[in-house]
Amino acid sequence: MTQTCAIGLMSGTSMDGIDLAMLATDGENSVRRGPSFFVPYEAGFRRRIEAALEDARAIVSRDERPGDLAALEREITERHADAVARFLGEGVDGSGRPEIIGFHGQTVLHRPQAALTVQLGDGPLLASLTGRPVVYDMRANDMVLGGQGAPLVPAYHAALARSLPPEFAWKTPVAFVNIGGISNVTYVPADGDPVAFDSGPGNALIDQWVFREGGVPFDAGGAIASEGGVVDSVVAAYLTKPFFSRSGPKSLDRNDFTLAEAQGLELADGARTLAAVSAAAILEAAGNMPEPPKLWIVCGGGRKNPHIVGDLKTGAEKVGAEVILAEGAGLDGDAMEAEAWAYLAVRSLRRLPLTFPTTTGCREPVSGGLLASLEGGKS
Ligand SMILES: Nc1ncnc2c1ncn2[C@@H]1O[C@H](COP(=O)(O)OP(=O)(O)OP(=O)(O)O)[C@@H](O)[C@H]1O
Ligand SMILES: CC(=O)N[C@H]1[C@@H]2OC[C@@H](O2)[C@@H](O)[C@@H]1O[C@H](C)C(=O)O
Repeated sequence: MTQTCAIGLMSGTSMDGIDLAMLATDGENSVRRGPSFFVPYEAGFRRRIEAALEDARAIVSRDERPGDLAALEREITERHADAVARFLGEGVDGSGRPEIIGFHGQTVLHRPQAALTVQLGDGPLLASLTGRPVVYDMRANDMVLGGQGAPLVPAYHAALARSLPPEFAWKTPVAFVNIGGISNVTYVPADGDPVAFDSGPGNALIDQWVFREGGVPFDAGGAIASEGGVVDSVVAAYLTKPFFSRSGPKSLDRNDFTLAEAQGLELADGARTLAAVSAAAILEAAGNMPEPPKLWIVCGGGRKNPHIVGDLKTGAEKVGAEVILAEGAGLDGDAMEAEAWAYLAVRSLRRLPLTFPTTTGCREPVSGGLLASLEGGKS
């Protein structure tokens, strides 16, 4: 089948910036990964998005843009267009000419129980600013068919798992874990659809904690946590929340978990304890998979926190599983979500399913996404 070259754009729940990646794919198991790029948001813009999450709480119908949301949606879209222009202008090798852009936008509200998910991102505007067709709003159709609207990255994880180097063949089943603001896991069986769900808080609580208590945006290299210790009672308080006793499919809004349980801790103990929560939540997820995975492949910014990864390794070793970073499997743990949005855009063009009953709970495998073409139409 012919390959389509696509750019994927992701602005995730950490609200730290725009990830961009290029790949060529047939939308099935053939994936040729290309270069990637990151454009950080400055602190003031991150705070503006955070404030917008409050404005978004008033939304009852997904086209509403109360408060700052309309202006912010335009600015986010313009920043994505600038990111594409910079990426294409800054020495991208000439191996691919992107024919399509997959645009996630910025989630400001996610209420799966109300079939409501809102991503700020104006697809037609991005198409006109970049001069390229754009697939956007890829979560909505899943919800129309009863799905959670997240996670969407599992279709891409499955394609990657099935093209791992031969030395990983005996390590099936494989699970991917993306430690972003929120973590999500994908279990990839030898055959059949992936099994996936959001697994709990990733970095968002750690970011909020170190910003509130220490004035820094994230715990770089886990340095703050290195000065502290795990407070087991606080870890237990998080893990007894009802979210963990529910089986998948399930998905989270960034604000579903808060710092309430960590209240009163010292800065370093809080950072260390929240890293332990993040790892424990991922290990809990194995209990909701058809079988415990033999190999965990870790992606997302949380893999740069050695406490999260260390706790994960310790817990996995106890059940005979191995934990590696995405790079250990020849993958790129920073670019993976942006790559996924490029991959999903091609699947959307080919009307292939983006989600499955086993990943979001949709009634049947379902495609999705709107296409903003250059003629200004959308379909
Ligand atoms: N050097 C580092 N040390 C520790 N943590 C880091 C480092 N770099 C990034 N992070 C963490 O990773 C986060 C960003 O991760 P990532 O880009 O995967 O999230 P995201 O894509 O926004 O989230 P999501 O997957 O939930 O949409 C940062 O907010 C920070 O907490
Ligand atoms: C609604 C929404 O934006 N959810 C994000 C969020 O960030 C991580 C986790 O929660 C995941 O479900 C999802 O993103 C990933 C990329 C996904 O859809 O696969």
